[in-house]
Amino acid sequence: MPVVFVAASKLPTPFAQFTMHGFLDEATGREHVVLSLGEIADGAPVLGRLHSECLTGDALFSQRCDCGSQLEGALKAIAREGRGVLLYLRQEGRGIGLLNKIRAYELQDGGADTVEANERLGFAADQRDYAMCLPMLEHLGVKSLRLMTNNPRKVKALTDMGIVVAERVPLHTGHNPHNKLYLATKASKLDHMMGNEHQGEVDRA
Ligand SMILES: Nc1nc2c(ncn2[C@@H]2O[C@H](COP(=O)(O)OP(=O)(O)OP(=O)(O)O)[C@@H](O)[C@H]2O)c(=O)[nH]1
Ligand SMILES: [Zn+2]
Repeated sequence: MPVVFVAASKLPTPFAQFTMHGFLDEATGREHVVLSLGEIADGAPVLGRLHSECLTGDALFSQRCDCGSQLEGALKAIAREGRGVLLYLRQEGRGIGLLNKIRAYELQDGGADTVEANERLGFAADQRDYAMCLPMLEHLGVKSLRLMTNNPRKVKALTDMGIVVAERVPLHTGHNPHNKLYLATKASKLDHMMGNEHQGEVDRA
């Protein structure tokens, strides 16, 4: 089933006035949003981010993860360039949903790491699927991205669907004492690149 464009509006933020594009994924019923800035359909690589929903980090100031800070850092970077896209993907909890993420946090409070907690609940470590990105990027006329991420799975998913990832821009921000183990587990078990790559790195928010 298709992902359909529904409507677009202005979205003023402290960083820039973005255009907000709303999409409905008819297969899952999920409502996804893209924030865009500037001329993005001219064929030149676009600074971009696939941001997976994290209600706790993005809206409730949680320090268990680095999501809120990455969201802010990415929007600020796009605002600085005056051009870019952020796909806000409704795949909370790496695809297991908010309530299961809280169950996973409960297990983590008892000593499990982020991957073990998912597995104990009967889920894969990362259940995300990025297929919805292709119709959204096609709608926007974006064929090539400079992708802000530390996650090689996102680069592979885009490349496999025919989107060019012209550059990976590391996004290291939001480190705090509460998410030390979480970030270490992402590096050791989920292949995230948390090294000392500094070229083109997005400034800490
Ligand atoms: N299941 C589960 N999901 C989590 C946990 N902490 C954060 N998340 C979710 O993980 C997603 C963010 O993924 P991350 O692995 O932190 O980062 P990423 O988006 O893959 O990679 P970057 O592009 O580098 O940020 C969001 O959907 C969060 O809700 C956790 O402990 N358990
Ligand atoms: Zn988070």
